[in-house]
Amino acid sequence: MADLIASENKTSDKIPVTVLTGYLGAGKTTLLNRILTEPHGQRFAVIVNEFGEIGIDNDLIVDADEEVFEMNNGCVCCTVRGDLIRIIDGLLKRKGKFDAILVETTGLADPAPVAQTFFMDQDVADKTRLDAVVTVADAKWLKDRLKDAPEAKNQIAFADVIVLNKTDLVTPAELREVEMRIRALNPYAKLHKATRSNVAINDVLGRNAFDLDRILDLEPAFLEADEHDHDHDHDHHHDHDHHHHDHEHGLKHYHDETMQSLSLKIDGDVDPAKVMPWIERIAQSEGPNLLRWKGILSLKDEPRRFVLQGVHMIIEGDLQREWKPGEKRESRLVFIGHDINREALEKGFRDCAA
Ligand SMILES: Nc1nc2c(ncn2[C@@H]2O[C@H](COP(=O)(O)OP(=O)(O)OP(=O)(O)O)[C@@H](O)[C@H]2O)c(=O)[nH]1
Repeated sequence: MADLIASENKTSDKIPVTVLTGYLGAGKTTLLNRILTEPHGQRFAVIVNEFGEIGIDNDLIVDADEEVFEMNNGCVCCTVRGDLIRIIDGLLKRKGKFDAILVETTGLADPAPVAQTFFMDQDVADKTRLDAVVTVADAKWLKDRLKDAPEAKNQIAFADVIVLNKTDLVTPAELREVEMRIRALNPYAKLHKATRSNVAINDVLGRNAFDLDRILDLEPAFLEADEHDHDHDHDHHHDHDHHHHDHEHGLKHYHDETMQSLSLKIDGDVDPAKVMPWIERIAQSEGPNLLRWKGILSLKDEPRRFVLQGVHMIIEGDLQREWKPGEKRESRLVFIGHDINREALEKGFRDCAA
């Protein structure tokens, strides 16, 4: 009995980890920012996966007190154990400064290898506990991604909690349909409908919901080390030739071979009278191919940074914080998608320079 109590205490001493996943543009960062700005009284360490070649994502996470650590981009299933373990090891050495860890993965990540880290690495497993895999699902686009993006399917199947987001963009009938599809893949997860990821913080954190038995049903080899080797070129993010590699799991770990990314940068201002109509135009012409795009623009004569967000042809933009004194004013855009029209986008953006 004493032993049992001791070991229970030990479990509760472990730092809870929440893994936030969900396909490109689903609303993960929106959820993360919501969590970080709520008066929860907790201190979080936040680990994020970079999007594209230039660090736009990190810039878009609210300036909270939390520290944000970046994982390198690349094949998540390969870099995760190295990168994630390295960051968490570093964090654990400074234990006491935070209460929980939040990991936001890229939209293209398969959650299995991320979750595996918390069981496979002894140090990490001793000191942390995977509280839940929280998957944000895009009510508007998920249906399409379940057809063409196996990552999206795995993210749903793996979830302990699903935030069915962007309910404002669909009709009640479409919402029912996407919910049915989610349920067919994962009848177990708690599902919360949301707009702007507006779920109660207690619905996503402190759930104690990760269920190893269920995951072992799904992936019998989840706890077996898989020293797979496949040749990725980590210098070229989404653009490189990925092999579909089928680890010894029930779920295929898959990389989309045709996924591309393009990063553009102008050293300085863009002309709002040119760039705004151009953005509208490419939303229409390139939108179908653009799974995700975002940018931070330095508009001429504007003291604030203009932040652009796109998912296919749906775009949003707003002026956010001011450029800081000494901060280099530059304009950046990142695109992820299929058949990206590189030359046209490069030229079009260049022509918007002020
Ligand atoms: N209409 C609508 N837009 C939303 C909602 N939630 C998020 N968005 C917008 O969708 C876009 C993507 O949201 P993010 O939170 O950045 O999505 P993400 O999953 O972090 O995207 P990645 O960077 O691809 O990982 C942004 O423009 C958001 O403002 C929603 O409920 N309704």
